Amino acid sequence: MPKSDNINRIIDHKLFSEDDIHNMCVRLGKQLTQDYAGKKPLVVGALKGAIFFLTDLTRQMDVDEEMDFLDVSSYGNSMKSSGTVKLISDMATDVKGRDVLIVEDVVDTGLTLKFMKDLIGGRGAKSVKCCALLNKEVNRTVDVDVDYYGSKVGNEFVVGYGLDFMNYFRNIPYVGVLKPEIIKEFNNK
Ligand SMILES: O=P(O)(O)OC[C@H]1O[C@H](OP(=O)(O)OP(=O)(O)O)[C@H](O)[C@@H]1O
Ligand code: HPA
Ligand SMILES: [Mg+2]
Repeated sequence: MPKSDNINRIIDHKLFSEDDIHNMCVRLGKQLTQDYAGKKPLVVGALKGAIFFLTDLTRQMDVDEEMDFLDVSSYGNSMKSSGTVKLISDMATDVKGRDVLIVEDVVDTGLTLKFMKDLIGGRGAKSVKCCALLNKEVNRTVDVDVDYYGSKVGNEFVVGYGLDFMNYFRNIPYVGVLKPEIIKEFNNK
């Protein structure tokens, strides 16, 4: 865990504490346990942002699940979506006939989720749903359902708990907003 004086240098304010996140995982885990009862879902984590949420969420799900990962990227080192989603690395599992649950850290414009839902749906999955920690609905540019989410979030760039800025700060244990001077500092490097 990063030292708190280092986090204080970086984070302007906390949006969701470790307890808030834990409570979201418990609530969502219960709901998913009910909704996937008797099924053997394939949980697909969207690398890299979803790693922490996926590990906490799945441990709250009492279902026989399988796990795989898609590495997709559309932001690179920017705070704005490039508008195109790149498939960096595909998953190995055959999704044909499977109930697939995509796990995401945040759905923002919706482009990444739509890309993954279309890809998996096009390969013949029986169902494709998404559970995201955060739903930045106000910024949506495409029509895509976020079937389950921990919380809505406003139009601000968030970091921590898997969410990055220029690939940094994923290991901050909670979700917060960066100080503007840190953004400037990193952009000038
Ligand atoms: O709804 P959207 O506007 O598409 O944005 C959401 C996506 O963007 C981020 O991923 P990013 O491309 O930064 O890759 P990463 O997960 O490896 O950080 C985030 O983790 C989501 O996957
Ligand atoms: O707010 C965000 N933070 C980090 N990564 C993101 N990708 C889309 N939106 C965000
Ligand atoms: Mg991502």
